[in-house]
Amino acid sequence: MTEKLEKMMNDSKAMRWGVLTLVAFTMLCGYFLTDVMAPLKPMLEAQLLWDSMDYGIFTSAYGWFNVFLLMLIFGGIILDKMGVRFTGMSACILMVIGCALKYCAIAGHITIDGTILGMKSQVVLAAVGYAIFGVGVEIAGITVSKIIVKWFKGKELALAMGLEMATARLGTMLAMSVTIPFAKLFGTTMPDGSIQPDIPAPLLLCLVMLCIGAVGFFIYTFIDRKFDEQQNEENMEQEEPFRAKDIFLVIANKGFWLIALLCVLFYSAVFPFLKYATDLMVNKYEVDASLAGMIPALLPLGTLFLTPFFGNLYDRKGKGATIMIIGAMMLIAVHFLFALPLLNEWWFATFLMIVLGVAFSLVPSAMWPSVPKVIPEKQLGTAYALIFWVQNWGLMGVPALIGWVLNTYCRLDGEVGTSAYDYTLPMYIFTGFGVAALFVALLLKREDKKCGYGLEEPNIQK
Ligand SMILES: NCCCC[C@H](N)C(=O)NCC(=O)O
Repeated sequence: MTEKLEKMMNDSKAMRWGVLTLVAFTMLCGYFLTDVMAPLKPMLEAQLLWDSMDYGIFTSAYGWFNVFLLMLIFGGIILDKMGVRFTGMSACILMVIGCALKYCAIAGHITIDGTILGMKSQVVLAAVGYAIFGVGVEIAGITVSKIIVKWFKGKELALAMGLEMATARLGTMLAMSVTIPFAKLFGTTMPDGSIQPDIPAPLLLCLVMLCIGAVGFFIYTFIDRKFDEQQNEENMEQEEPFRAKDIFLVIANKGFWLIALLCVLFYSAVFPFLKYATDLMVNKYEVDASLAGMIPALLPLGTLFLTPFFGNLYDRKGKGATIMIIGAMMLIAVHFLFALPLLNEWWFATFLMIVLGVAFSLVPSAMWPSVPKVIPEKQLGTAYALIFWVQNWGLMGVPALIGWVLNTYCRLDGEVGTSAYDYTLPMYIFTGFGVAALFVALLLKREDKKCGYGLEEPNIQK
């Protein structure tokens, strides 16, 4: 017994980091598809005759089912009731189905004549695929968070979460940097010698990767079963079963709401921004469309190293609430400088993107590992799901808002099918989200002092 207690599966470094590698790879594949359309925006307008509103609607579809059908909340409850194996595999299957539909719509393998509810049918079909995928990738996200808590609690929790996010962001980086070259590789050479990119090709690549990611998660389910058996054998304290009243306990917690609010405000200024960042580079900084994705790709690149770095710092030194405040301040500065009519040079945009990468490392590295300090473990699935649900309002609403603002107020030439926009107003909107996020981060620090969540304390128990 003593011998066994000393060596649980998660006591083995190789085992717990190996588990992390498997599940983080699944998330990498999910993040790749999430952002793969962003660098293609100018091509969608030129080849498929989409406009910014079409793109905004399509992008907002990510949150449709999560928000309106409460899929994320059901996902969280299913996660707490059925466990990580069933929920994670279901999420992987949803991601694959959603991606397949999106690919078929964009490639023209499935077509419906005319419009649906006044929208181009291709946009609607692709959007429905993206909405199904959105359910899958979000539920996969909460499942993976719970898996990390299961394996790393009392150990390098924030570092592990940071590394998982860093790996996932590698997917975003690939989406930004590889998409256009890949689409060109399979493109058509035009009579004037130029290459017309093949828009569906990167989506097909995502589909293949998602299938591989699902296999990775399938392998994890066997390891997870063994770990559960070992915990049962050891008579380790078992989690109490989930009860419906747990939802009320979570939403009655003020700390939970502050984290959820910070999450929606901060992420509304980052992920939706990324969807338009390539277009911003083309329109404001006059970067060539085929290279413009490289600058936003720097954002996830920076987070690769910095999220685990700040996570490790939080594990060892604490200061979680302060880290979130600094991140929100940097976010405001960057978006404000993007909005101002100064230094319209590619190098300045690159510099701002790198700083945004630092901000985007600081806040997530402290925010996600702070949730288990505010919410008990048995309610964690529900808590993460509720936070993601609140966040999805932003991930859904903000891209549509920005698409509408661009189409209505920012067109420079007044023509549909061309991409000439003034991004000043959208960038002020993103700055506004940053200001609100800072305000909430300050409230969170005050609440932490009052309630003693321990957000400023290290995670590693000595
Ligand atoms: N581009 C993927 C969006 C995933 C959103 C997810 N709800 C989330 O916030 N994950 C944590 C993160 O920082 O990526």
